Amino acid sequence: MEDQLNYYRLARDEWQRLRTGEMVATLTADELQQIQSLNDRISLRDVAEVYMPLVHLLRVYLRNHRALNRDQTKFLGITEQPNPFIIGIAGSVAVGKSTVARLLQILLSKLLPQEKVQMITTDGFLYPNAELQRRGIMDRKGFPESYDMQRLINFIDDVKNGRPAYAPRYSHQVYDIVADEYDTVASPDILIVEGINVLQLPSNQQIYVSDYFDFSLYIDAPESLIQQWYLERFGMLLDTAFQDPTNYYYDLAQQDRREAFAFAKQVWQKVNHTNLHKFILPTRNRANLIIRKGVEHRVNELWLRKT
Ligand SMILES: Nc1ncnc2c1ncn2[C@@H]1O[C@H](COP(=O)(O)OP(=O)(O)O)[C@@H](O)[C@H]1O
Ligand SMILES: CC(C)(COP(=O)(O)O)[C@@H](O)C(=O)NCCC(=O)O
Repeated sequence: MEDQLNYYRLARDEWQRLRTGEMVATLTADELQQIQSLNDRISLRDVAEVYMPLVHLLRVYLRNHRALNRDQTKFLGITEQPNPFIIGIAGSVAVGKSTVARLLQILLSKLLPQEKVQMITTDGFLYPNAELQRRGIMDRKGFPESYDMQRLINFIDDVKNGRPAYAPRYSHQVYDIVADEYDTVASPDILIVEGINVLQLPSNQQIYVSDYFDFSLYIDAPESLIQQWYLERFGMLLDTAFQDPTNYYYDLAQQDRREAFAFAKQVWQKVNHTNLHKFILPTRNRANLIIRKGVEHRVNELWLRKT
């Protein structure tokens, strides 16, 4: 293990030794099936060797969070209130944030069956396309100004304070907010908040989304690979759009495939590449844990921030 800046830097084989045999054995065939149906390309080896030790670490933070909450309320002489444990997951567009978020939701629910684990993505807090157009920032989707950050902060504040909260829904297929559809978050014990912007410091708010986090992750990878994953996902979106005129990608799906991919590469370069370097990567060192992936999403290295 190397000491680096404010982090312990662990190679994958050092990290995987931290798992306990008992945890690996507890995943049943059904649960493995649930993970494979989430994404059949997820390596089960990574699940056992990387993500299970991560759940173990999250349990340590959760225990400490609860002990501190108990002691603080005792100090204040007030009744202990539910205080959900909030996990943030940041990283580039298409680096695999939502896949890790959903995987952690399955693993945490399995290993801590008494806990209610919910998950949201901040995509739902993007302004609808009509509003992005009105503001002249349609080509800046995903940049800080394209999100209703105040609404996101209010949402998380509601969750933290035990009020039911409603997250608007974004559809990658429609490429827009879906009107009048919400995900309800009500009294979770653990909430996972995933999005490119969750570690950003907004310029005009007094508090940040990350002020509410009890643990944060940044998923990292070389940009050439992230771009490749973005293009693979684009290919899958094209495949599902082919026969659906309501799909944003329908027209592109009718075109010559090479032209469609040339378009997606341009979007990557103009929008997502710029966003990554200007606004997302600079937030990496705010995370408690940085997970570095390589080819085929294999996790190679983990950086754990010192306490
Ligand atoms: N661990 C993984 N193993 C295999 N494929 C993955 C993994 N993580 C993500 N992917 C794939 O990479 C693409 C981007 O992942 P996604 O979770 O949608 O990223 P994000 O939420 O960061 O935009 C998707 O096509 C997804 O299926
Ligand atoms: C909606 C998003 C900002 C969110 O990113 P995600 O992390 O969900 O992939 C992104 O997928 C996006 O649409 N970016 C704008 C440019 C583009 O069409 O890729």
